[in-house]
Amino acid sequence: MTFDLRSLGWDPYFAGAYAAYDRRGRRPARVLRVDRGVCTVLGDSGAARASLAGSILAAAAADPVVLPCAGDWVVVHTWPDRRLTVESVLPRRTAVVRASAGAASHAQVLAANLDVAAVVEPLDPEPDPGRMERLLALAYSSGARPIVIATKADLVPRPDDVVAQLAAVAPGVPVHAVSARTGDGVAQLRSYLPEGGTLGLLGPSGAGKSSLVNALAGTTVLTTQALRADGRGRHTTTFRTLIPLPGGGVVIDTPGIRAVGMIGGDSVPGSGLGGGFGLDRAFADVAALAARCRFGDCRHDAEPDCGVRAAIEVGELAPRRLASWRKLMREQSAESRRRQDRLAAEAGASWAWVPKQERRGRARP
Ligand SMILES: Nc1nc2c(ncn2[C@@H]2O[C@H](COP(=O)(O)OP(=O)(O)OP(=O)(O)O)[C@@H](O)[C@H]2O)c(=O)[nH]1
Ligand SMILES: [Zn+2]
Repeated sequence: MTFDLRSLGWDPYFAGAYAAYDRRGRRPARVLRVDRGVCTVLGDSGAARASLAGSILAAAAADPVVLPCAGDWVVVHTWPDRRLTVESVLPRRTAVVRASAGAASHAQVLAANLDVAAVVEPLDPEPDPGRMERLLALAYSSGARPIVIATKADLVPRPDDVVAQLAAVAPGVPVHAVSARTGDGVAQLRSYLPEGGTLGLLGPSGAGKSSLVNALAGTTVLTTQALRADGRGRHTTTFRTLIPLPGGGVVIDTPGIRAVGMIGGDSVPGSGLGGGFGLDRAFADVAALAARCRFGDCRHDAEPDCGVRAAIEVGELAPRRLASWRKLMREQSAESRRRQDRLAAEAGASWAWVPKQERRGRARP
């Protein structure tokens, strides 16, 4: 089977980046999934498995963000014995990056090169606004266009009412109610999947992401599993997976996101996108009200003439919006501090390798 790379999202942006790597034995391909360091990639001659080149592994030791993930465009090297290695990851246009768990404060890429980042929230059991706000900030900071997909619409009597409530925690973001079971609303999502377009699904485990992918594909490409009554053993989609759809466009299903740490700094290096950018966009209502505050750096706490608190008093803004914004801001600043500490510690550690005589006269980084 041969694939037209353009139907997978290949375009002049990636072709331009690839030109620097274009040599004998090299081909571009898109990463479908990554399994314990082995990538399944799809190129113009079909799908294949490729291991990671030593240069990528070495770079990943310092910063795991450089590891390929689903959606990445990579340079694949075919060796004379026909083995394949992923040699380079082409610059990402967008990336969903979360702070990984643990004290080291490294970031982790969940999916790359999305055009649309969908926050997937089930209508049943009740949607969780706090989770949606967090995922929306993540979606915005990826650089992709955010939307909300409210799943399992068949399980609630008046999905439109709930959608209206969800719209309040997602200002300016389209909210679509869908049912994978009945197919309602699925056709409308196709407008986000033009030829070569990439739609990523971000949501908790059990939100119905795999079912939605199957509904979009019109066939069963992912296995879904009924939730166990005790709520355990529900992690079915273990690896982030990119699925090319028959009608053009690709979907990336990420595994159920249990904890998404906010990151500070840039999520797509050099892009200016990042945690702060995402929070400002996801809380555009708070940001707009903040323009009325007397102080530019108002924390909407005890400052006089605070536009945000005034809006809450007259019922213009729900108090929980300010509380959510505060919580995510705090988390993001804490992460930024941890990251700064880590970078400082790493700079100190690498300094130790520089011979003494060379250190003299060199400014510390
Ligand atoms: N009634 C109804 N049930 C649905 C719908 N979509 C999914 N489900 C059910 O919800 C459960 C979870 O669906 P999945 O598609 O596996 O959820 P997921 O988000 O992929 O979950 P992970 O793979 O754990 O990330 C399954 O029992 C599905 O049958 C829907 O539209 N209506
Ligand atoms: Zn204020």
